[in-house]
Amino acid sequence: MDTISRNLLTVLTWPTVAGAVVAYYVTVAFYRLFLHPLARFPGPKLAAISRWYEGYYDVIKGGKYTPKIAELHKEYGPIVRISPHELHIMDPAFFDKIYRMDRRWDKHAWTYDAFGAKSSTVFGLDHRAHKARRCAIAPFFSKTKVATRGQDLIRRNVDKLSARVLGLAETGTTFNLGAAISAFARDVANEFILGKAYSELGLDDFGLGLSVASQGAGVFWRTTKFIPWFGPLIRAIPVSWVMKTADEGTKSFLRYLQQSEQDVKDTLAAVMSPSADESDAVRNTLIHDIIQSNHLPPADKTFPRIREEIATVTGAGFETTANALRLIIFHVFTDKNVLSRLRTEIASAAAATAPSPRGIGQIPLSLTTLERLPYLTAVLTEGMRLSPGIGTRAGRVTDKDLFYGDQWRIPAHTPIGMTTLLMHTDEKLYPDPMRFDPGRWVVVDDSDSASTEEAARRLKTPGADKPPFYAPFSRGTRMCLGMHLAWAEMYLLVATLVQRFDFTVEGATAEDFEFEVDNFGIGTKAGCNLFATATVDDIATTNTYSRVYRIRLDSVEAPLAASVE
Ligand code: HEM
Repeated sequence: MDTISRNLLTVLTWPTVAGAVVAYYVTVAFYRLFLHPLARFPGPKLAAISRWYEGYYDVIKGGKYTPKIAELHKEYGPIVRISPHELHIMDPAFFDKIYRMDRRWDKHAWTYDAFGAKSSTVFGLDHRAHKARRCAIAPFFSKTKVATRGQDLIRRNVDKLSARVLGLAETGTTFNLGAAISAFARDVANEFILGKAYSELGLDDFGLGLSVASQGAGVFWRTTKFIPWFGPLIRAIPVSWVMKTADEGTKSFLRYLQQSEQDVKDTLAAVMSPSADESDAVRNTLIHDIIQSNHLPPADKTFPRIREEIATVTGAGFETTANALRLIIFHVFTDKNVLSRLRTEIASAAAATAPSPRGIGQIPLSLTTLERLPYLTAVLTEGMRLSPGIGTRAGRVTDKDLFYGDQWRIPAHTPIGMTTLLMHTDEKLYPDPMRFDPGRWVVVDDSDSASTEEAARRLKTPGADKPPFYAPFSRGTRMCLGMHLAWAEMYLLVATLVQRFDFTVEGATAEDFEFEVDNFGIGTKAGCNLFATATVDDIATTNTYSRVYRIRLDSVEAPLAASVE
């Protein structure tokens, strides 16, 4: 051992090492509190010093930072420093300043990298790479594609679910309608994107294990945010090991992942084959569009990238849609007033569409017809207000300074975000915010049916006519690509269940379907469950159109003006 090493060892005693560590953290804390570019922004000192402030609510308390952020805004005002590096805003007037089409908007690595899918459209950070990826797949999700191929496919799955419910109604069995809804959302997304029917609606338990496992992924995401090696470590465990010890749910989840991976491989091989089979089965897949796209570099057309893309795009359509549907169906079938208004409206549309000796409940209504029904539109709109897909803040980073009012200059490259769920449940914007009240969106009007249809169309068409503080699919460059598909699923399923069945919900309350935990998506107490007993309803005699409902755009805009002042 030379002299330098010997001297080093005498200096490196435990007390000096501990002292150096303490000095380092004290310096970091001092810098973050007093010298950091965000030092003057309001917020708790502990949050300014360490990410573990958030970690306490997310990891220890289990996904509770979103409600904590709401409390922080009550204490510190509309702009809060929620971590050493990040700001959160709670002001509806600012939503369109962050979630917009112009200028550069990267996603915030802290929120999205933990998914370990950096090359996907959904979770990729880089603005430019995302733009190319989105351009490649956006036409696949267009309104026209959904209205044609999508509608037939959704209708088939609605009929499958209906047939299952009918069988259970005949035996008076209480069953998990919530799991059936998850299976429906998965079957539709998989078939639409991969062209393959996984038919989970045909399984005895509607693939409940898979639903539970996919909701459980929230805990991996939260933990990986704070312990970055956690997710990669779990993913590195060989599937064969996990299969030996896992519960049935996890096993079926893994089997699904393996099957889906194989299907991606097979489809990719079919698309790439020199004797390219241009049959519908191949052309109607997202993989076909990715390979054919002129927007993408070759690196984006490899199997690992495409596998990641398909897994995340299909996954984006599972529990988002299912959560909203469970909440809506719970409220529709536990509130007689909502149910009877819906029945009246749907029965009337059915009678006008196809007068038939069959019961009105048997007449399938087209998507176009359903989209014109204002009360149904209001019910779905209200459902997505309370279940807007994402339970966390959607963090963004831009390359230029932003300004919040006159007082706050937000330096370029500062991660900044808003939480749609908090905006949707802000009592200044939506009085009595947790009440499911489709009446927020409609007024009763006995005279004016033409303007009623026009108003329904405007309410659900993305664009300037939407109330600015309503954004279940987000806005701007990263707005949901599956929104037309999601709307179509909701219209067709809710209308059919209302036309055909009555459900008695067992042992659940409205709260069970509201936000409980931030899983990135919305984690609820009910999870995938909604137990119910079904009876067949014959609404053939109720085809009187007693009232016309008009969308209430005027009145929903009023509170915003008040809040912005
Ligand atoms: C009620 C149902 C749904 C809701 C509320 C919803 C909501 C959202 C939201 C809020 C985002 C933005 C996420 C972010 O900023 O990080 C998003 C993105 C996305 N959603 Fe949906 N979603 C729904 C259904 C679907 C469906 C059915 C699909 C497709 C099968 C889908 C595919 C996507 C994709 C691909 C993105 C990423 C878009 C991009 O980054 O360019 N979503 N969704």
